[in-house]
Amino acid sequence: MFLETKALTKQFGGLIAVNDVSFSLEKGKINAIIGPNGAGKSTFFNLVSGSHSPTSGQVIFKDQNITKLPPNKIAELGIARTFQTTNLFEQSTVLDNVIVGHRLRTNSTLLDAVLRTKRFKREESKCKEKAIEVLDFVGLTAVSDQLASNITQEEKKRVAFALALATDPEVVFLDEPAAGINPDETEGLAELMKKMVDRGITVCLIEHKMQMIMKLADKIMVLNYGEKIAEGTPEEIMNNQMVIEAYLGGSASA
Ligand SMILES: Nc1ncnc2c1ncn2[C@@H]1O[C@H](COP(=O)(O)OP(=O)(O)OP(=O)(O)O)[C@@H](O)[C@H]1O
Repeated sequence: MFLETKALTKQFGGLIAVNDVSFSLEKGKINAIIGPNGAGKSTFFNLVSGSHSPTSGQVIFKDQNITKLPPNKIAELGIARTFQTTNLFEQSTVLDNVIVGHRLRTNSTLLDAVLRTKRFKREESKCKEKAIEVLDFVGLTAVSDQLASNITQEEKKRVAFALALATDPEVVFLDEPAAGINPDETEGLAELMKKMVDRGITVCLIEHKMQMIMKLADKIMVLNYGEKIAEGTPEEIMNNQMVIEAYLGGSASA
């Protein structure tokens, strides 16, 4: 099994945000998590990426129990994530923002940096190479020397992808990657996700844009009040009565 959760549960006081969710990602595919507001989607991401530790249950990645690992260890194993909003260093260039992303993979210490040791210089140039490579991959070479404050919203979304890719992940969790951008730009990001999958990266995204998900995803999990109410192909999900009721409150059509 590639990445799976077993009976994952997160309680905040009296509220069960994620309730007994067992789910496995399809390796090398686009997986999606959908559900009404407050259904527990972001919390589920936070549990898998180590930002929150679960109340109970497990996260297993390639037969290793990663449930109690801190976020940096989880990232080192090859699990990357983006957030609903990406805070960039606005007064740094796009390239410098992404170089910082790759530092996670290097071994230099602060002393190496202060003394500018050979190891530091070697790793610094590796970080730069990686940043250039991922910016090319996400289509941002032309703006790599611009200040982050000067790029468009859609370009910022692509920087978020680049930051995740700079850590050489096997799987990326994307939290609402297409929020706040127009349909053409959304289409462009969908293409980018397909390109990631073509490179062998497994994708898992949270998204409210239903048309995009139904076209893009190979497998969908639906959460409602923290519980998994359905999983399957887009077609199975679209025809699932519980899903229709969760979204429409039982009425006939959207
Ligand atoms: N740190 C926290 N402390 C207390 N309650 C929280 C915390 N994080 C999330 N919750 C609650 O857990 C529930 C699930 O929230 P979550 O953000 O995971 O939902 P979501 O499906 O991602 O929602 P949205 O689509 O609106 O982003 C909500 O009721 C939310 O208020």
